[in-house]
Amino acid sequence: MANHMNAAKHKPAGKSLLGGAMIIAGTTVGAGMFSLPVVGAGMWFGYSILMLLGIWFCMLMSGLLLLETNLHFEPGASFDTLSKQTLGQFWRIVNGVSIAFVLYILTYAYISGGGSIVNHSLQGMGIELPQSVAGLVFAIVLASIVLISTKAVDRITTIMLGGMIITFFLAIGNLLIEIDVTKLLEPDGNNSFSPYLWAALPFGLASFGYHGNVPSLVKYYGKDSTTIIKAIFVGTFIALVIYACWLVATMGNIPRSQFIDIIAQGGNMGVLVGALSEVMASSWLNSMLTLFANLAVASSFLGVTLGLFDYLADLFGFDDSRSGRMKTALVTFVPPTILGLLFPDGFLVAIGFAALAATVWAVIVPALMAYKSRQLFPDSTGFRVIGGTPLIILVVLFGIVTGACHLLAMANLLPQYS
Ligand SMILES: N[C@@H](Cc1ccccc1)C(=O)O
Repeated sequence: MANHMNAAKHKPAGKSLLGGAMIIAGTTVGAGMFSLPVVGAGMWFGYSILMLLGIWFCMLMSGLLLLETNLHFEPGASFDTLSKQTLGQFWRIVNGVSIAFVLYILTYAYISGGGSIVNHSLQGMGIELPQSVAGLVFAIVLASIVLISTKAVDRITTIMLGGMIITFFLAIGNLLIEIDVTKLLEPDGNNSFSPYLWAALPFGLASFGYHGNVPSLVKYYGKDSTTIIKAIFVGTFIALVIYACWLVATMGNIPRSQFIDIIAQGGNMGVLVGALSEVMASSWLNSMLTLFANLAVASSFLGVTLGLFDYLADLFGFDDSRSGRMKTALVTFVPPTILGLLFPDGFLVAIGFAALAATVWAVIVPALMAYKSRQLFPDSTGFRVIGGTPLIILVVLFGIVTGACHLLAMANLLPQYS
């Protein structure tokens, strides 16, 4: 949702902390959230919460390390400038490729998840469509908004964010009241829990990704480090609380053994929301939950594709005229939409791959850049993340271990709950 801030170049007076925190929370909370209960079913609630806490800390630190580097440069300096100036051409390219990859694969994940949830919603109204067609409808409607203008995206995402907050608390509030503590704390199913943690790590990492917005926050607030630190802290903390509530609501209502069935059906958003719908008492609250899921994935789609749209326009040199925007829209939306038509159920796989690429640009590169910038600007009195080099090493290790877990899980070398 970096679009909220495109215009501001200098430090404007009176920019509220809340605005920045909402931008971070809005980007962070997205489709990744819907993968958490499914990939966390094996280790269940206790370990899932522990994992979220650990990942939240590491992702907060990597965002702050990125901020530390960013503050050595003029507001408006992008990821590209930062990586080139601190780490050189090689890392600049690795970084650029991994960002583009994450944006593309997330767009596909959102089309897959969006198709699944739109389909679930339509079924509720008695309309049957193949899921790939539902994904196509979802992509076309939202892509047209991006095609119209940045301003249209900005307005619509703001409305969606409001809608998400209201529907989340209505639907989840009710699910939270109805939870069954035995389901949560004494789950059924097999007796093995902790081994399933490893395969879930990449999904946790993807769920806490927001790092593309750090340079935008610097552009928005100027070099006001205190406010930016607070915005990142508060924004990611809101996501942590939302995820914790979401895990209580799902795992407190759906028995662990039933997740085997959800996973067997592909673990896509519509299947999970469908399972939750079955336990909800009122059909009105059920609609709220479905509406929330639609809004969550649609707003992430808009935020991510706008970033991809601007990135590709810049890369290919397409201008802002009608035909220029049309060309940009084609390269932005056609490849992921075709993928969505061919593989409508690749949601979980796509989130996993997004995580793999995100370990590079959202975790490892920010840590390396901070390490390098401390050497380049040894006398700087500006903001420095606590923990010195050991913290940097911790963040890099977190990135490497999570990336390795994704690869091992793909090769079927990690225990996965099924
Ligand atoms: N956190 C986002 C995904 C994301 C990853 C990396 C960067 C930006 C966004 C989600 O859950 O959908």
